[in-house]
Amino acid sequence: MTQDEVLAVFREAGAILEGHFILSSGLRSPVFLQKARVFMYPEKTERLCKALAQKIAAAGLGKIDAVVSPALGGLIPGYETARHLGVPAMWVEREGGEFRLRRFEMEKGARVVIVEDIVTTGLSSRETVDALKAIGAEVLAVACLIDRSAGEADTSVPLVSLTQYKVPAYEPDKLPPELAALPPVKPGSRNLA
Ligand SMILES: O=P(O)(O)OC[C@H]1O[C@H](OP(=O)(O)OP(=O)(O)O)[C@H](O)[C@@H]1O
Ligand SMILES: O=C(O)c1cc(=O)[nH]c(=O)[nH]1
Ligand SMILES: [Mg+2]
Repeated sequence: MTQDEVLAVFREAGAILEGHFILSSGLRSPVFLQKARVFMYPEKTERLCKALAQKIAAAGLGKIDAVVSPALGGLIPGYETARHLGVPAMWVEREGGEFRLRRFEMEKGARVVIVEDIVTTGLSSRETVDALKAIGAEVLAVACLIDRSAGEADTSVPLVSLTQYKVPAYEPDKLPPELAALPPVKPGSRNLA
Protein backbone atom coordinates (compact mmCIF):
# COMPACT_ATOMS: atom_id res chain seq x y z
CA MET A 1 0.00 0.00 0.00
CA THR A 2 1.19 3.55 -0.66
CA GLN A 3 1.44 6.18 2.06
CA ASP A 4 -1.65 7.86 0.58
CA GLU A 5 -3.65 4.62 0.77
CA VAL A 6 -2.63 3.92 4.39
CA LEU A 7 -3.37 7.49 5.49
CA ALA A 8 -6.71 7.39 3.64
CA VAL A 9 -7.71 4.39 5.79
CA PHE A 10 -6.79 6.32 8.95
CA ARG A 11 -8.58 9.46 7.68
CA GLU A 12 -11.77 7.56 6.74
CA ALA A 13 -11.84 6.08 10.25
CA GLY A 14 -11.50 9.55 11.85
CA ALA A 15 -8.19 8.40 13.35
CA ILE A 16 -6.02 11.44 12.53
CA LEU A 17 -6.56 13.73 15.52
CA GLU A 18 -5.36 17.32 15.90
CA GLY A 19 -4.70 19.07 19.22
CA HIS A 20 -1.97 18.82 21.87
CA PHE A 21 -1.00 15.25 22.68
CA ILE A 22 1.41 13.73 25.21
CA LEU A 23 2.98 10.75 23.48
CA SER A 24 4.16 7.53 25.10
CA SER A 25 7.75 8.82 25.04
CA GLY A 26 6.74 12.07 26.80
CA LEU A 27 7.21 14.08 23.61
CA ARG A 28 4.38 16.45 22.62
CA SER A 29 2.72 16.52 19.21
CA PRO A 30 -0.06 18.44 17.42
CA VAL A 31 -1.12 15.20 15.65
CA PHE A 32 -2.14 11.84 17.11
CA LEU A 33 -2.87 8.73 15.09
CA GLN A 34 -5.67 7.12 17.12
CA LYS A 35 -5.21 3.63 15.73
CA ALA A 36 -8.03 2.24 17.91
CA ARG A 37 -10.48 4.03 15.60
CA VAL A 38 -9.05 2.06 12.67
CA PHE A 39 -9.02 -1.24 14.59
CA MET A 40 -12.77 -0.78 15.26
CA TYR A 41 -13.27 -1.86 11.67
CA PRO A 42 -12.21 -5.46 10.90
CA GLU A 43 -12.09 -4.91 7.13
CA LYS A 44 -9.84 -1.83 7.43
CA THR A 45 -7.59 -3.65 9.91
CA GLU A 46 -7.43 -6.68 7.64
CA ARG A 47 -6.41 -4.57 4.65
CA LEU A 48 -3.56 -2.86 6.51
CA CYS A 49 -2.29 -5.97 8.26
CA LYS A 50 -2.44 -8.17 5.17
CA ALA A 51 -0.23 -5.62 3.42
CA LEU A 52 2.10 -5.50 6.44
CA ALA A 53 2.33 -9.32 6.49
CA GLN A 54 3.29 -9.25 2.80
CA LYS A 55 6.07 -6.75 3.55
CA ILE A 56 7.32 -8.90 6.44
CA ALA A 57 7.26 -12.02 4.25
CA ALA A 58 9.24 -10.17 1.55
CA ALA A 59 11.87 -8.92 4.03
CA GLY A 60 13.94 -12.11 3.90
CA LEU A 61 13.77 -12.83 7.62
CA GLY A 62 13.66 -16.62 7.22
CA LYS A 63 11.38 -18.80 9.30
CA ILE A 64 9.12 -16.92 11.72
CA ASP A 65 7.79 -18.83 14.74
CA ALA A 66 5.57 -16.16 16.27
CA VAL A 67 4.46 -12.54 16.34
CA VAL A 68 4.64 -10.71 19.67
CA SER A 69 3.08 -7.28 20.23
CA PRO A 70 3.28 -4.71 23.02
CA ALA A 71 -0.07 -4.12 24.71
CA LEU A 72 -2.29 -2.33 24.30
CA GLY A 73 -2.04 -0.82 20.85
CA GLY A 74 -0.16 -3.71 19.26
CA LEU A 75 -2.67 -6.40 20.21
CA ILE A 76 -5.14 -6.17 17.33
CA PRO A 77 -2.64 -5.52 14.50
CA GLY A 78 -0.37 -8.22 15.95
CA TYR A 79 -3.16 -10.79 15.86
CA GLU A 80 -4.31 -9.84 12.39
CA THR A 81 -0.78 -9.73 10.93
CA ALA A 82 0.00 -13.12 12.50
CA ARG A 83 -3.17 -14.51 10.93
CA HIS A 84 -1.88 -13.54 7.47
CA LEU A 85 1.60 -14.91 8.23
CA GLY A 86 0.09 -18.16 9.51
CA VAL A 87 1.86 -18.01 12.90
CA PRO A 88 0.70 -17.63 16.53
CA ALA A 89 0.20 -14.18 18.06
CA MET A 90 1.21 -13.34 21.63
CA TRP A 91 1.65 -10.10 23.55
CA VAL A 92 3.75 -8.53 26.25
CA GLU A 93 2.04 -6.34 28.83
CA ARG A 94 3.33 -4.12 31.60
CA GLU A 95 3.91 -5.52 35.11
CA GLY A 96 5.35 -2.92 37.48
CA GLY A 97 5.97 -0.79 34.39
CA GLU A 98 8.05 -3.42 32.53
CA PHE A 99 6.85 -5.42 29.52
CA ARG A 100 6.58 -9.16 30.25
CA LEU A 101 5.22 -12.13 28.33
CA ARG A 102 2.92 -12.93 31.26
CA ARG A 103 0.42 -15.31 29.71
CA PHE A 104 2.49 -17.43 27.34
CA GLU A 105 5.45 -19.79 27.22
CA MET A 106 8.12 -19.29 24.58
CA GLU A 107 10.80 -21.78 23.58
CA LYS A 108 14.42 -20.59 23.83
CA GLY A 109 15.62 -19.52 20.38
CA ALA A 110 12.08 -18.87 19.06
CA ARG A 111 12.29 -16.62 16.00
CA VAL A 112 10.00 -13.68 16.66
CA VAL A 113 8.77 -10.61 14.79
CA ILE A 114 7.41 -7.79 16.94
CA VAL A 115 4.33 -6.08 15.49
CA GLU A 116 3.66 -2.53 16.69
CA ASP A 117 0.89 -0.17 15.62
CA ILE A 118 2.84 3.11 15.54
CA VAL A 119 6.55 3.76 16.04
CA THR A 120 7.54 7.26 17.15
CA THR A 121 10.87 7.10 19.04
CA GLY A 122 11.17 3.30 19.09
CA LEU A 123 11.21 3.23 22.90
CA SER A 124 8.27 0.79 23.24
CA SER A 125 9.77 -1.40 20.51
CA ARG A 126 13.14 -1.52 22.30
CA GLU A 127 11.43 -2.40 25.58
CA THR A 128 9.66 -5.26 23.78
CA VAL A 129 12.89 -6.48 22.16
CA ASP A 130 14.59 -6.45 25.58
CA ALA A 131 11.73 -8.37 27.25
CA LEU A 132 11.88 -11.08 24.57
CA LYS A 133 15.68 -11.34 24.45
CA ALA A 134 15.67 -11.71 28.24
CA ILE A 135 13.69 -14.95 27.87
CA GLY A 136 15.91 -16.29 25.08
CA ALA A 137 13.94 -15.33 21.95
CA GLU A 138 15.63 -14.34 18.73
CA VAL A 139 14.06 -11.05 17.63
CA LEU A 140 14.24 -10.81 13.84
CA ALA A 141 12.60 -7.42 13.30
CA VAL A 142 10.03 -4.91 14.45
CA ALA A 143 7.16 -4.29 12.03
CA CYS A 144 4.68 -1.43 12.30
CA LEU A 145 1.83 0.12 10.38
CA ILE A 146 3.11 3.70 10.58
CA ASP A 147 6.63 4.91 11.36
CA ARG A 148 6.21 8.49 12.54
CA SER A 149 9.99 8.95 12.65
CA ALA A 150 10.46 8.28 8.92
CA GLY A 151 13.31 5.88 9.57
CA GLU A 152 14.98 7.76 12.44
CA ALA A 153 13.64 5.71 15.36
CA ASP A 154 16.04 3.33 17.09
CA THR A 155 14.22 -0.01 17.36
CA SER A 156 17.51 -1.93 18.02
CA VAL A 157 16.58 -4.54 15.34
CA PRO A 158 15.55 -3.84 11.71
CA LEU A 159 12.25 -1.98 11.27
CA VAL A 160 9.72 -2.97 8.58
CA SER A 161 7.04 -0.28 8.27
CA LEU A 162 3.96 -0.39 6.10
CA THR A 163 4.48 3.32 5.60
CA GLN A 164 6.27 6.32 7.03
CA TYR A 165 4.53 9.54 8.05
CA LYS A 166 6.75 12.22 9.53
CA VAL A 167 4.86 14.12 12.21
CA PRO A 168 6.40 16.82 14.42
CA ALA A 169 7.09 15.96 18.05
CA TYR A 170 8.65 18.31 20.61
CA GLU A 171 10.37 18.10 23.98
CA PRO A 172 7.89 19.44 26.59
CA ASP A 173 10.09 22.45 27.33
CA LYS A 174 10.43 23.36 23.64
CA LEU A 175 6.79 23.71 22.57
CA PRO A 176 5.82 26.15 19.82
CA PRO A 177 3.43 28.78 21.29
CA GLU A 178 0.38 27.54 19.33
CA LEU A 179 0.82 24.06 20.87
CA ALA A 180 1.53 25.38 24.38
CA ALA A 181 -1.79 27.29 24.19
CA LEU A 182 -3.79 24.05 24.00
CA PRO A 183 -4.53 21.79 27.02
CA PRO A 184 -2.55 18.52 26.63
CA VAL A 185 -4.20 15.08 26.58
CA LYS A 186 -2.51 11.66 26.83
CA PRO A 187 -4.39 9.03 24.83
CA GLY A 188 -2.03 6.02 25.32
CA SER A 189 -1.82 3.47 28.16
CA ARG A 190 1.79 3.91 29.40
CA ASN A 191 1.80 4.86 33.13
CA LEU A 192 -1.96 4.41 33.47
CA ALA A 193 -2.74 3.14 36.97
O1 LIG B 1 7.93 4.54 19.58
P1 LIG B 1 7.40 5.10 20.87
O2 LIG B 1 7.95 6.44 21.20
O3 LIG B 1 7.54 4.13 22.02
O4 LIG B 1 5.84 5.38 20.65
C1 LIG B 1 4.97 4.45 20.06
C2 LIG B 1 4.23 3.67 21.12
O5 LIG B 1 3.25 4.53 21.72
C3 LIG B 1 1.98 3.91 21.71
O6 LIG B 1 1.82 3.09 22.84
P2 LIG B 1 1.37 3.68 24.27
O7 LIG B 1 2.46 3.42 25.25
O8 LIG B 1 0.93 5.10 24.14
O9 LIG B 1 0.12 2.84 24.69
P3 LIG B 1 -0.94 2.00 23.83
O10 LIG B 1 -0.16 0.88 23.19
O11 LIG B 1 -1.89 1.51 24.86
O12 LIG B 1 -1.56 2.93 22.84
C4 LIG B 1 2.01 3.03 20.47
O13 LIG B 1 1.08 1.97 20.61
C5 LIG B 1 3.43 2.51 20.48
O14 LIG B 1 3.55 1.37 21.31
O1 LIG C 1 4.05 8.22 20.10
C1 LIG C 1 2.95 7.81 20.51
O2 LIG C 1 2.72 7.53 21.69
C2 LIG C 1 1.81 7.66 19.55
C3 LIG C 1 1.68 8.47 18.47
C4 LIG C 1 0.56 8.28 17.64
O3 LIG C 1 0.36 9.00 16.65
N1 LIG C 1 -0.33 7.33 17.93
C5 LIG C 1 -0.16 6.55 18.98
O4 LIG C 1 -1.01 5.69 19.23
N2 LIG C 1 0.90 6.71 19.79
MG1 LIG D 1 1.75 0.89 22.34
